[in-house]
Order: sequence, then structure tokens, then C-alpha cells
Amino acid sequence: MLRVAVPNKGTLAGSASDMLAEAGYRQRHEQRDLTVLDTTNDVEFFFLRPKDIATYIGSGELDLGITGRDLANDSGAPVAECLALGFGGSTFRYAAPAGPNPWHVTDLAGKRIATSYPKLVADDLARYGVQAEVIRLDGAVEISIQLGVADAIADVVGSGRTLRQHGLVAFGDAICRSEAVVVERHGSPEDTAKAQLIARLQGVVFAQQYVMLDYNCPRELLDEASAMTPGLESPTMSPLADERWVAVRAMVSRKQAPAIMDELAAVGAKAILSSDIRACRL
Ligand SMILES: Nc1ncnc2c1ncn2[C@@H]1O[C@H](COP(=O)(O)OP(=O)(O)OP(=O)(O)O)[C@@H](O)[C@H]1O
Ligand SMILES: O=P(O)(O)OC[C@H]1O[C@H](OP(=O)(O)OP(=O)(O)O)[C@H](O)[C@@H]1O
Ligand SMILES: [Mg+2]
Repeated sequence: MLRVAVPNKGTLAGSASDMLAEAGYRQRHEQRDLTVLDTTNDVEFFFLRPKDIATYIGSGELDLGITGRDLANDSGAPVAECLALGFGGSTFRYAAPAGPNPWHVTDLAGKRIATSYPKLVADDLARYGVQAEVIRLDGAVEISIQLGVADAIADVVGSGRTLRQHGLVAFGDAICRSEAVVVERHGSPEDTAKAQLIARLQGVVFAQQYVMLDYNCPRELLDEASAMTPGLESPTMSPLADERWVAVRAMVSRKQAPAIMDELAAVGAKAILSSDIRACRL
């Protein structure tokens, strides 16, 4: 039976479970449940702290885990990414109090840097050859400077709201660009059960990045319109009862869909519909 780790709380937990459910796997109904047995798919899910997941995968106790790339890198556990899931996007950055002179990474020499990700920070400082004291905190790192335990921080930045709220400004290159990822133990052998779960999740990730466009097109405009919607192989075309018209169907990128719909309408396509795709295999 395949054993899979899923975040039990925090930013990644809801989306990770939703994605597994969309891929056809049984998920927990009670927030407190720590395991779920999916007998139909022969998978057991373990709901663990996101920070601990790479450790379980690296030790070989569990086969696959969903965690953040930043958390996996910080753990130092021997894990490899199998798939990026497209949610939980963040950057991991240095930040310091806003002031007249912008900070540079080299200004951190001899300073105290508070963080919940000490290995990411130590590795990055070593790359710059900067010696500084890393203060490990569990969370709410942005407040540590005003409380006097640090001079600068390194933390996860999503919208940037928390930094602004605390009068902090990010500086230096991003230490890590993160999102939710599926990890396996580094060098673990190929396995059909693992490959199937990854293929199913890949199908959901892909489906979320695309929409299905349907529209009716005057026959003489088909070349022009279908060039805007080439689809993956080529668009599906079906004749309508009125032979002057053809129904066209193609997948397009979700981000580009509104602009493509505008262009189709402008060239004379009618009844242009966009619909969600739940999952796919390509
Ligand atoms: N505001 C955010 N926006 C986007 N991603 C985030 C944000 N906060 C955290 N993450 C991502 O979520 C993952 C884990 O963060 P999370 O906050 O859920 O764990 P935690 O800090 O260990 O738990 P908790 O905050 O519940 O103590 C990391 O990969 C991180 O990059
Ligand atoms: O850029 P923003 O969108 O404001 O998000 C960033 C904040 O979100 C996370 O905190 P979380 O809620 O996980 O609390 P924690 O610091 O206690 O982990 C992260 O550690 C930052 O503090
Ligand atoms: Mg957090």
C-alpha cells in the first residue's frame, strides 16, 4: 500500500487535500484525524505538520509527501521533487526595518537574523561568505526586531502585507521561490503506485491551468479563429445543422482565455463559452 504524507494544518493543508480529493482520493472529514485509509486506491494518507513531512519522506517511512519547496530545502532531508502543484506560492526573503539606506546582504555580517528556516538562511549566508547569528523562532518572525531579539529577519513573503504592517522592507535576491510540491526520497526506485498518484495530481494541476473554449464560427472565418485556439493537438470541429457554421472546441490557457474570447468575438465567432476542466490525462 502506498503511504502518502499531507499537511495537517497551515497554508498548504486545505489546497493539498482538495487537490487529492479532485484526483479521486478519499480525504479526512474530521480535522483531527491523522490518517485516512483509501481502500479503493490502496493508499494510506498521513496528516502531518508541513515542516515534518520531508523528514518522514527522507527517512523512507513514507513514499510521497506534499510540502513546500522551502520547507523541504530547509529540512536538509534527502528528498527530490516529483511535481510542482501550483499553489502555496511564496518567496523567502531577508527583510529589515525601512530606513533611508537600503540594506544589502553583506550588511548582515555580525548581525542577528531571526527565522523559522535556519538552514535556508545559513546556506544562503555561506554562499555570500557572510558570518551572522541565526536566531531560530517558530513563527511570527516579523515582530522579533521590535521585540529586540534580532536586527533583521528572513521569512516567507506571500502578499507582502505582514512585512508592510511591521515597517519592514525586503532586500537581496529571493533566497527561495517556493510552492507546494510532491516529494519522494532521493534515489527511491520507480514504482507504479507512486507514478499513478503523481499522474492523477498532474492531471488536476494541468486542468486548473486551462479552460475549455466552445464557440460557433462562420465557415469562412475558421482558419482565422482556429489559429487563435490551436488546442493541444488541433481544435475539434463539428458541423452545425446550418452548414454555414461550425462548432469549435479547444483547450486554452486560463490566463489567456478572456483575451482570446475578446478576439474571437471581434472576428465574428458567436456563443463563445468557457468551462472549467476538473482533471485530465494528456
Ligand atoms: N502567506 C503565505 N502565502 C503563500 N504561501 C505561504 C504563506 N505562508 C506560508 N506559506 C507556505 O506554506 C508552507 C508552510 O507554511 P505554514 O505557515 O502552513 O506552516 P507553518 O508556518 O509550519 O505552520 P503554522 O503557520 O500553522 O505554524 C511554506 O511552504 C510556505 O512557503
Ligand atoms: O506576505 P503575507 O501574505 O503577509 O504572508 C506572509 C506571512 O504568512 C506566514 O505566516 P503564518 O500565517 O504562517 O504565521 P507564522 O509566521 O506564525 O508561521 C509567513 O510566515 C509570513 O509571516
Ligand atoms: Mg506559517
